[in-house]
Amino acid sequence: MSAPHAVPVVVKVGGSCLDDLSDGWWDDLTGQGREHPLVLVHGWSKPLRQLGERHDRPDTMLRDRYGNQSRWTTPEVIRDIKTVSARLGDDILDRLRRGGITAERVLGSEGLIRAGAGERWWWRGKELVELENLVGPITGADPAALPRPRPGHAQLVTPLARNAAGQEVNTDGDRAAAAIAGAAGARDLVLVTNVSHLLIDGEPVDRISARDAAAFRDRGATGGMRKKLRAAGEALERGAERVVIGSAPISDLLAGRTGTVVFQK
Ligand SMILES: Nc1ncnc2c1ncn2[C@@H]1O[C@H](COP(=O)(O)OP(=O)(O)O)[C@@H](O)[C@H]1O
Ligand SMILES: CC(=O)N[C@@H](CCC(=O)OP(=O)(O)O)C(=O)O
Repeated sequence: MSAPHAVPVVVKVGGSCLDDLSDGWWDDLTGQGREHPLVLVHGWSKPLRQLGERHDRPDTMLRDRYGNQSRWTTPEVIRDIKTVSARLGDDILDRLRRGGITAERVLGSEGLIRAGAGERWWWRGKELVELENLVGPITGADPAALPRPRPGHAQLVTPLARNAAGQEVNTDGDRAAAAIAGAAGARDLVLVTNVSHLLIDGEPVDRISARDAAAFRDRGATGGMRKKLRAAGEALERGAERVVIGSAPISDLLAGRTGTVVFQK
């Protein structure tokens, strides 16, 4: 059992909102980072779209047979993801260091995140097509790739993975964060996004059990929120005590002042 001060808080920051987080939001994060080890997982959806028209077309996103949304990922897309992530990474590391915490970047595909064999058949709009897609379901995360967690230090993870054939593949950022939270023994996983709450029938939800969240997911959650609810369930199954989804500073989300808490039940 790790000493409490060595238990990391895992925060995934969505590509939807990364550019819009205020200086105050970052100050709050670094305040948390001075008290707890921090693992920050970043997405890239919006910055990648902004890189060029080729990433901003309807067919850039596919769906698998379970209804999970997934980027159509070729070697060129992996290259662009790395370009965008390097830029985001420099900016985030700079913010963390200015906030008084040391930080390093970890590429998930370099020993941290393992992926299984990818699907071959994908829904592209209303068409079912067979595609080579460099995406893999996450099969595990190796905490040895995140050594020596300590307050005052943060690790920034780019959620690419490596499959059994040794290929570098894309994975879902929320589910990668869930796997990392499980592997790191985190109690809290925070999914920061561009909506303040999970909405059910248009109403914000403050608290929901994993069981009810899964039932809602299967009856109607779409797009990004569907993946977040799946990730929340996976994090709780792997030992996290709660997953908070929202758009506020981390301290407010952890204190339950806003956001949606998903808890094990
Ligand atoms: N029931 C729901 N409640 C809240 N948001 C939802 C719901 N269903 C779908 N969404 C969508 O999920 C989005 C967040 O997921 P996503 O776009 O993947 O964000 P991120 O890049 O932060 O991971 C919201 O902007 C919203 O449009
Ligand atoms: C397989 C797959 O689709 N991976 C995602 C990973 C990034 C991510 O999760 O970004 P957001 O936080 O912006 O959603 C993608 O390439 O968009």
